[in-house]
Amino acid sequence: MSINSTSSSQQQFGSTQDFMEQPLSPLSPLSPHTGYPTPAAEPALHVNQRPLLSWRDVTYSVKIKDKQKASMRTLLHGLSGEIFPGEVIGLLGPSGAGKTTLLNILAGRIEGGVLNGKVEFRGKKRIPGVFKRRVAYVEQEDVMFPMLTVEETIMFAAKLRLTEQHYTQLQKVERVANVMQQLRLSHVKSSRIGDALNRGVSGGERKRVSIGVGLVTDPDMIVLDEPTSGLDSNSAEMVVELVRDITRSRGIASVMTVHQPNANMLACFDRILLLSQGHLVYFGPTNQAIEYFESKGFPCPLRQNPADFFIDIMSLNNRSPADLEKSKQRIELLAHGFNADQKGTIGKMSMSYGGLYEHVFDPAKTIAAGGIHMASANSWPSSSGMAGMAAEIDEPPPKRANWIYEVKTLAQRDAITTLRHLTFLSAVGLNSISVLLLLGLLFFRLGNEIESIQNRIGLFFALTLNSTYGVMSHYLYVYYKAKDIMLTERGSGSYRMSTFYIAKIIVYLPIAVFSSWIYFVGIYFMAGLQNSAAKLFSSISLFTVLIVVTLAVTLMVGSFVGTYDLASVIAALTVTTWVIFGGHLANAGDLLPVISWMQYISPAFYVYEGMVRTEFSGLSLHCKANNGLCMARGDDVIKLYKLDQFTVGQCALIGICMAVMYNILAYVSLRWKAKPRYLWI
Ligand SMILES: Nc1ncnc2c1ncn2[C@@H]1O[C@H](COP(=O)(O)OP(=O)(O)OP(=O)(O)O)[C@@H](O)[C@H]1O
Repeated sequence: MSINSTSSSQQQFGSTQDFMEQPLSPLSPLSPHTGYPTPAAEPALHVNQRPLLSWRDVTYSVKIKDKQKASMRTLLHGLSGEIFPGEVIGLLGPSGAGKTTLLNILAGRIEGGVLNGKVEFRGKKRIPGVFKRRVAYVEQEDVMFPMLTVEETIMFAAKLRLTEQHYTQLQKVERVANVMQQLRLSHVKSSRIGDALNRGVSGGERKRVSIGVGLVTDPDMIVLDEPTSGLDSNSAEMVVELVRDITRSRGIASVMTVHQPNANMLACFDRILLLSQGHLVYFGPTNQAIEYFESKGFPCPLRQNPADFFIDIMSLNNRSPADLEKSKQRIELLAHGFNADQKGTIGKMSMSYGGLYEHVFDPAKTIAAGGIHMASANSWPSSSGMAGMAAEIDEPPPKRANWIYEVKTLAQRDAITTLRHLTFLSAVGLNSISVLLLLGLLFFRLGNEIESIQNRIGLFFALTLNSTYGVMSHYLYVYYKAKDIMLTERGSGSYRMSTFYIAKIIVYLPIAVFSSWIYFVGIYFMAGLQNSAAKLFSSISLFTVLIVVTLAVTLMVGSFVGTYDLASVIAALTVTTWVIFGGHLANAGDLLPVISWMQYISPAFYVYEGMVRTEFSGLSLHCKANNGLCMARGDDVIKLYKLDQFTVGQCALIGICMAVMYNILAYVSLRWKAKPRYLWI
């Protein structure tokens, strides 16, 4: 690209001249209308193909509260259009024009508000279960596990979304390799994704991995929200060009919103859809847009980046009331002008796009032109038939992966991400060692003197308190991280909610239990509690029940509460309440009836009572001479503290029942809160 302009904006984004000077590929003839090159290679169109996606009179409004008055604000005003297989659509407009809103409606990802109009997929009303698995949605934020490598990230997406009935493991491996090759990621396949704290792949590579995750399922359409945001101009160009090439080579369609595309990026779009204030200002071939606006009395200065020019004339000018009024009138004129033209020339161009490119789809030609070298069509087993062509047949919703296989895959992914999470593992390990040393030394060799009663009780209280706080604080954080990714993946129907939840239990529970056992057993012997295998077993079982219930409550809070910040406050409050009513701070039998019921919903109460009973039953205490308060039998201590309401077995059983109940509540909350509530028209 030659940069002729001296202005920084032109240097960064290219100019009209650059746009006109795009190198011609064998499939880039000059447009008969403008003399400009047809952007890049011609799209792989089937002449009389019906649109992949079409929308008519789409209007979207949301409720807004202005001071005390609630009113409806219309964000999109009766938009219509369609997308054909093989074409790349760029959605452009000033900030707040409604680009993301339209993109979400087309992708079936809009929530809330009032949506009217009609959207059809292959000429029929969209079936959510089918549609969301046919469309890859690449969000602006790359939500992925930072601990996984590039290859693992795409491989897990393949494992979860390609059923084992239709794809062998080898086919999945081949497909992942193909996607990495297409997206030029093979050289970083073993690098971790990374995040703000852990260095990983570059921003451009991360974005390409996000695209790869969507592509691996062989979708009919890719929808990308700001795929270039935060990227330098080279990486941004590469992303857009790769999407164009893949769109061509596979005969799928792609739609993307891009902020300030430069001339090269603009030339990658077969058509552009220009939005301003929720109105359609232009939807037609990219290389005719300049001419179109010129015909409306808005010529593009020769050395200005066309995209900047389009956005300039569609933006409100707030510099003065007069400028604002003028810009409003201009936008109105453009919107009305385009509406009128839709019935005329531009409308025909837009609505019968296939007619502009009178050639028959030729995979060999397209692959060569796109610069993509897939191994062969056969190495890309497609649910939609031949590689590179969107399916024309109606298919039932794709079958899901086998439930057990899904649990296994998710648990495997969770295990890898958790075990590679060094901060989390260090926190868990440090907690175990510090509790072991602190409590072990504080309650070292308790002996059987009368003072040891208070120490024993204090030890059980400290153990209960520490283990519950520890589990809640550690697992709430990792659960939220995993939930964020699940919410993204669920949008495309990647897996079931039940398998997500069970996988978490499979991975978190052993880590929580084993790390707690380390300090519990150590403290048991350091404190010199009753030296009996049966008592050790009983105490450790009760303690394990507490860990299991705490984890269940953690997941319940994590599932129900939307944000981590609020959840951590609620979790801390829950543990504090448990401990207050745990039987140690207030004598269990002496509470006011109005609040005494609280102890019965506290799992800490049962575990504490069970552990006290286990330790004190059969314990002989040494009374000092002349001590009138002597209790020689541990069983008397149990009675004194009124911790004899339930047997040890009953305490354990109630704890287990609570664990089951809280897990059920956690799962129900997760289903309810994480269920996508998208509007479909
Ligand atoms: N749920 C909502 N409630 C109220 N207003 C909304 C809602 N969603 C979007 N808007 C408003 O609608 C307008 C269009 O939003 P949208 O995000 O689609 O714009 P955009 O063109 O993508 O902007 P940007 O380029 O800045 O991302 C904005 O003014 C936005 O504030």
